[in-house]
Amino acid sequence: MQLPQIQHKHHQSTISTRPLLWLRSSNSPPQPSPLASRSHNRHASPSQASAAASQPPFTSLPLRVCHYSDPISIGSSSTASLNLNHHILPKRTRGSTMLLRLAALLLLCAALAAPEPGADRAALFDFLAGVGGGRSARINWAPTRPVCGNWTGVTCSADGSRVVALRLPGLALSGPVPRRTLGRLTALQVLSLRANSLSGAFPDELLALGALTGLHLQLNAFSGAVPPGLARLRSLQVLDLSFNAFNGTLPGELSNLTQLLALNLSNNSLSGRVPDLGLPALQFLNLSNNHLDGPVPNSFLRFPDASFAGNTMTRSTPLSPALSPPAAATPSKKRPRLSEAVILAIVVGGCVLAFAVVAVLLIAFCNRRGGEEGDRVVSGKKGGEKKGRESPESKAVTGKAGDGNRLVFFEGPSLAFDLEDLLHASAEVLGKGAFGTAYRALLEDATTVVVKRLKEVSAGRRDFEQQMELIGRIRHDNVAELRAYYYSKDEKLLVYDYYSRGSVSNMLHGKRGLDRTPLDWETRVRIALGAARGIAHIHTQNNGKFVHGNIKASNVFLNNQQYGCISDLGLASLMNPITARSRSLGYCAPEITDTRKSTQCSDVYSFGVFILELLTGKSPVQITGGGNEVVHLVRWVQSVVREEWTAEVFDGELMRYPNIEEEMVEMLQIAMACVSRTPERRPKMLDMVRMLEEVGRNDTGTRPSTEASTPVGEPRGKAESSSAAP
Ligand SMILES: Nc1ncnc2c1ncn2[C@@H]1O[C@H](COP(=O)(O)OP(=O)(O)OP(=O)(O)O)[C@@H](O)[C@H]1O
Repeated sequence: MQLPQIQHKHHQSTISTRPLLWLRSSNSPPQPSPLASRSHNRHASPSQASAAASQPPFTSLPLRVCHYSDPISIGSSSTASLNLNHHILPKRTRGSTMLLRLAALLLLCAALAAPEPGADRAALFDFLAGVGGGRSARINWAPTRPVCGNWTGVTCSADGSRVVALRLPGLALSGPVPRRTLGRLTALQVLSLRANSLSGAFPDELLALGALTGLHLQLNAFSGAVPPGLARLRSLQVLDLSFNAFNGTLPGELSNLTQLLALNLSNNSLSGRVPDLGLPALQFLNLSNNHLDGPVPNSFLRFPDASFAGNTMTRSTPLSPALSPPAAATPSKKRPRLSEAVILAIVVGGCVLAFAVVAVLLIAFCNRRGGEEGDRVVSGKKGGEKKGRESPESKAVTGKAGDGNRLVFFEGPSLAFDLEDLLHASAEVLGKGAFGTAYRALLEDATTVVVKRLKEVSAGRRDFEQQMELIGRIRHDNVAELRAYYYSKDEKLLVYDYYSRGSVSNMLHGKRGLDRTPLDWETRVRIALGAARGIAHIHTQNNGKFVHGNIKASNVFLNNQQYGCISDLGLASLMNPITARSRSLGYCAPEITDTRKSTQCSDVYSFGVFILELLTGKSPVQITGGGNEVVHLVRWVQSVVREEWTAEVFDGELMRYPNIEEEMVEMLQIAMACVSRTPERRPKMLDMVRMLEEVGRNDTGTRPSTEASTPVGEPRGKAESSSAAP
C-alpha cells in the first residue's frame, strides 16, 4: 500500500512514513510489503520465516511509525522564547519580549501551582535522562509545563496526583530501561514502549507495577527469559512482548494471570514445551514464530492453528497446511514456489486485508498527529475544529488540512478510546461479509471494538458522510451504535462495539458441540422482538424514509438485556448493489432487482426470512443434492405449510420446550405475512413489534422459564419507550 507523506500542520515538519506491518512475522517494522516480510524475521529460522507469512490471529498494530524530520516541540519553542536576546532585537520588539518573558514566568508559576504527580514527574525525568536516544524533541516533557495533559504520552489519574499511563511508541528509545525509574510509577496501568530499540533483559522493576493492565513492549530488542515474576501482575489484561529476542521456556507461573485477555509472544526465540496455562479469560493468543515444540496444551486447543504457526508444535487435529510450520525448515521452503503457496494461504485466510485496515488506521493516525497539538479524538468535545456541516453528536475530528480525510467519532456512553488506542490494538479477522471485512480489535485498555473495512463503496464522499451522520445519530437499545467512521478515497472504515456472543447466525448455525450456544424459545422471541423494535425505530429516521437494506441473521446481535439488536444499517445504499445482493441471498425481497433499491417493504421481507430462520433453525438458502439443488427457505416453508405439515417446519431443538406450539405458530403466521410476494401486503415494522409483543403476552405461565426472566412482552425501559415512539 502506498503510504502518503504527511505534513505536520503546525511545525511544517515532514513526517516520513514507514510502511507498517500487521499480522506479519517480520523482524522490524519498516518492511515494504506484508508479502515480503518473511525474509526479514530477525529471530526466526528459515522455517519461521516461511511460517511468518501465516496469519496469527492476534497482533499489534504499531506498525508504521511517523518521523518528524524537523521536530520542534511546544516545550522547546517556549524555551526558545525565553532565550531571546533583547539586545539584538529592534526596540519595538523589546516590549513583546518582556511580555513573552512574563508569560513564561506565569506559565512556570501555574505549572508549579497545579496539582502535580511530583514523584512520578521525577521518575519520568530520570527515565528520559537514562534511556538511550530518549532526547528526541518529540518527547515534549518541558519542565516548565505541568505533566498532566501536557507531557507527550503521559496520562494522569483524574485528580492529577499520579501517572496512570505512559505511551512512548516509535520514539527511537534505545538501550536498557534505566534502573529505578519506571518502577517508581506505582500507579501505572498502561505502559507502552513498543516499536523502539530498547534492549537488555526484561526490566525487572516493571514486575512491581501491580496496577498494570496493559504492558506493550513489542518490537524492541529485549532478550533473555520471560520472567516468571510476570505472574505478580495480577491485573494484567494485555501482555505483548512480540518481536523481541526473548528466549528460554514459557514460565508456567503465567497461569496466575487470570485476567489476561491477550497474550502475544510471537517472533521471539522461546523454546521447549508450552505449559498448560489455563488462562480462562484469554481471547487472543499468538505464540507463532518461536522454537516451541510438544503438544498444544489443552487449554489452548480453542485457539486457531495460526496461534502456533512457525513452531513445531502438534495438536490432536492436524495443523492446516497453510499454517503448519514446517517443512519450511527444509531448503525447499525457501523456494519461491513455496512462498507463493504460503502467500496464497494468507490470501485465502483473508487476513492480509487486516494489513490494509491498519495501514489506513495509521494514515488516519498520522493525519491526527498533523492536527492540533494534543488533539484527543474522543476525549472531549472540541469546539470549532470541524468545518462545514457538523453533526451535533460528532465529538471531534482529525484530518489533514486540504484533503478532508478524517476520522469522526460519535458520542457514546462508554466511549473511552481514541484513534491512537485503536492503532495500538491487537486484532483478528472476524469475517468477511457483503460489505467488507470485519476485524475485532483489542485496545490497550482492554476495550474491544469491531472495525469494519468497507469495500466497493459506490457512494461519493458527500453521500457517504451524510449517511454516516444519519446513522451515527441513531440511538436505540436495539440498534448497534456506529462509534466512528473514516472516509478517504481508498479506505472507508466503520467502528462498532463488539458483541461477544457473536451474531444470531453464529448462534443458530455455528458449530455444534460444546461451543454451541443453545437458543431456547424465549431467547428467540426476545431476539425477534428486539430486532423488530430496532428496525421499526430505524424506519422512523430521516423523516420516515430510512431503510436498513441488509437485514440478516449475521447482522443481529444480543444486547445487554439479551434482546435482538440490529447492526449494519444503512450501508446497502452506499454499496455496489449487485455485490451486496449476491451476498444476501435468500433475504432479498423478490421485487428488488439490480436496478431497484431496497425499501422499507423489502426490509420487512428480509425480517420475515430472519424470523423463519429463528423458527426453523435453517439458513435462508441451502444447497442440497450434492450441490445441485438450491432450497429457498421461504419457498420450502410455504410448501410445507400449504401441505398442512406445519409442525414439520420448526427447529428440532425447539421441540424439547413444552407449551410453545401456539406461540411458534403465531410467529410463523407473522413471518409468512412478511414474506408475501406483494410488498403492499406486508405489515409495517411497527405492526410487527405489536404482533411480536402479543406473542409474549400469550404466555399463560406454562412455558418453561429461562435464565433471562424479563417477560417477552413487557415494556423494558428505553427499548420499550423507543419502540412506542414511532
Ligand atoms: N459488532 C460486532 N460484534 C461481533 N461480531 C461482529 C460484529 N460485526 C460483525 N461481526 C461478525 O463478523 C463477521 C463479519 O461481519 P460482516 O458484517 O463483515 O459480514 P456479514 O454480516 O456476514 O455480511 P454483511 O457484510 O452483509 O453485513 C460476521 O460473522 C459478523 O456476525
